[in-house]
Amino acid sequence: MSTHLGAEPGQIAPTVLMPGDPLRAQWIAETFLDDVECYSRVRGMLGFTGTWQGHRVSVQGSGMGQPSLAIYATELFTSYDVRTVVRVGSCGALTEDVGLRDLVIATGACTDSSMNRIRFHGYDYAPVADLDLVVAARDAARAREGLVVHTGLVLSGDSFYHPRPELTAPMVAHGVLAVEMEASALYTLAAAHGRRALAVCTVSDHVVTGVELSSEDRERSFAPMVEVALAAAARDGG
Ligand SMILES: O=P(O)(O)O[C@H]1O[C@H](CO)[C@@H](O)[C@H]1O
Ligand SMILES: O=c1cc[nH]c(=O)[nH]1
Repeated sequence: MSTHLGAEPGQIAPTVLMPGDPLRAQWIAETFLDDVECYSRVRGMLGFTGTWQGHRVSVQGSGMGQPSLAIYATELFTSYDVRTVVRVGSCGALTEDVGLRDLVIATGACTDSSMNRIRFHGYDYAPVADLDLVVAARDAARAREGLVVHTGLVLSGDSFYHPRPELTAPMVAHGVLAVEMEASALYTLAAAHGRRALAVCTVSDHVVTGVELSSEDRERSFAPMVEVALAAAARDGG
């Protein structure tokens, strides 16, 4: 067991899908995996291992925000030798080209967080996804009829309720598609530990128009995203 995960060595697969919501993790495990075992309930941050089309896969909740994700990702990499993490999240669209339920494959993640400034002594590091995972996810998404997919930058913000939302305007002007809260830390930690990571997010709300999905939809309705993530992770050797 690690400090925040109740798994024994070997109980977590080398490939992990990581939603922020632990109940989305449970829904993913129960809906998409066979032979499912729950390996951790510590703090209610559920983790499961099962198989998908013969590939052993785990699903681990990260909680919300980079500090929480960093705890779980670090323990997955250092205590359980996890090789690949694919975040399966929700995000808010920042541009009118991006619609509700579209898929955003995050090639890189900007941030307003101080986590990387501290790690890199004030230098601006560029947290990016694993290229093979990006290509595999984009191919899997394009093969799905009716799924609109965008590939580009996200903003991993520290504030869901931002006190100064106008500050995201320069990000949008430089091509950032959507806002979420974890990808930047995930990409940085994967690089630090020599592992592979990707974030795919479903648009759950639109920051410009104000339309949004319910919390139940955010927990249990992102099947296309999960199937794209599983296909990408499996093609990539998971
Ligand atoms: O739906 P998840 O994966 O939690 O992701 C998004 O939703 C949460 C905010 O509602 C943040 O964690 C954000 O990144
Ligand atoms: O961080 C997030 C996630 C979903 N939607 C948002 O607006 N922000």
